[in-house]
Amino acid sequence: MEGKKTREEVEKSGMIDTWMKKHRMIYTGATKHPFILSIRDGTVDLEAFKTWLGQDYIFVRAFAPFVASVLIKAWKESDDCSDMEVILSGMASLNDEIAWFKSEATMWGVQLSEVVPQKANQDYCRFLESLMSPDVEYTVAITTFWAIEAVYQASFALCLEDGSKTPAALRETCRRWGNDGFGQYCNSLQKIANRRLGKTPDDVLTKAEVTLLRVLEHEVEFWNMSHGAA
Ligand SMILES: Cc1ncc(CNC=O)c(N)n1
Repeated sequence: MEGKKTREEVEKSGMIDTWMKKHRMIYTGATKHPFILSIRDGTVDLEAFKTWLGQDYIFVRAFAPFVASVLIKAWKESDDCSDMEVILSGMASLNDEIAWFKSEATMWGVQLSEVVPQKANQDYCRFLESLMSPDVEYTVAITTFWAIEAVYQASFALCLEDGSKTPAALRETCRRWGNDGFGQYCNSLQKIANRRLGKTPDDVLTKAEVTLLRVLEHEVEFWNMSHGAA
């Protein structure tokens, strides 16, 4: 018999693990999307990859101010000053990442200034913007931040596993989010989220869970832009 876990039991194992088990299907939909599986098995359509590259550059430009808003919340609301340092390290890598997108785009002949954001991208960026409001609790924001990073980490790590047939030209892209350092950074974010979720009131806990599910849905729609339902 598997009864409902008490609040105390959940706090010991971590709320994120509990939610990942509960929402396994949608998490798998976001991390093992057909687009990612096509990179992994080497059948990826390079036009689809270029579409993803241009759209993700626009996303990352909106993601940076979102991370800045999480940093502000950590500074104001966090009970642990090391949170800020983890978030700041994430912001620093975004600086690198934007430069990488530019050089990668040049390599693939993608004109970034001419990329028009598609609907799924606009919707995702608007969602991020809504979370930048000071009314959104730090706990909700840090959980969202973790989820966004964790989806990319899990997705691209899959393309680097033994037996994957990821084309050589795409391996560097996969390493950007699939490398161990990025994995450790995601673990640090997950620890912060778990710590906060473990001592948050039930109404904020519900908000964080709903927002996490929205992230997973947006990620699926984002992959869909390049592959399939576009
Ligand atoms: C759509 C999407 N989700 C998550 C990430 C990963 N975070 C920063 O790079 C990303 N680049 N794009």
